[in-house]
Amino acid sequence: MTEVSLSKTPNPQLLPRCCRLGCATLRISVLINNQVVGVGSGSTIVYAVDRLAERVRQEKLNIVCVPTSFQARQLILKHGLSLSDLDRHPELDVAIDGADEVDASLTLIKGGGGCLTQEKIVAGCAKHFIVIADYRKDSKALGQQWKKGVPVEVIPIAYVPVSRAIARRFGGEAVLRMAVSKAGPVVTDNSNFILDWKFEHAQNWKEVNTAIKMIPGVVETGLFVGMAERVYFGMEDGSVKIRDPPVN
Ligand SMILES: O=C(CO)[C@H](O)[C@H](O)COP(=O)(O)O
Repeated sequence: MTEVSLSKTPNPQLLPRCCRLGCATLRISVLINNQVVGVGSGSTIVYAVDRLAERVRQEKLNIVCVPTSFQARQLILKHGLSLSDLDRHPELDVAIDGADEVDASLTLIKGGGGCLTQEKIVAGCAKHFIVIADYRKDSKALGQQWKKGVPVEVIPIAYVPVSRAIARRFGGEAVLRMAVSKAGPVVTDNSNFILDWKFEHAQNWKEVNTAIKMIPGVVETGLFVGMAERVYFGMEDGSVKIRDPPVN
């Protein structure tokens, strides 16, 4: 398996900035060469790509990167990494991404940054899906830490019926995500809308994910069930905690 490891940051001066950004100690070391790497989205992944680019430069590694969003694409280009796509590289060796919340079984909520659909596609094409997150994302059960709900990407004309169907069938409320520096809703990289489903209680996330996806107009959900192979949590004290899926 591709080996991915995180260690304490060797530079204490980096710590306050990392803390502010919610990535207290994250420092990724990806021991890979001649591999196709899926690059996730969000603020945490920036640290991983910084490190990856450093390794590529120093060790002259041959890495091809597949982005999960416009942001990831820009990140890859900014670091001078080799950019590809799923047309040319439909099979990835590893995908690395952040998460909004991780429960005890490694079920994830993703999509706080609105990139859930491409993130799930890229992760699904990877032999290994690795998540990096800070300690605040670590949770026993979904909803304990992340209070903004499960993102659901929808075709714009369907957002009202989908919202009603989710609330009727699973409880809670599915709210259209509004943009901050633009009038109107957030529009995803795929030109869709996002509903944030504020659920009321823990559910069978595998079943719920499948059921929501069956509602006409739903593109994808931010529930990543049975996908993550390992999660690295950067802890407040600078250590790194690793979680693997429970053995059934
Ligand atoms: O799913 C995502 C974007 O759609 C991100 O991976 C998730 O929101 C975590 O972001 P951050 O690292 O900024 O906390």
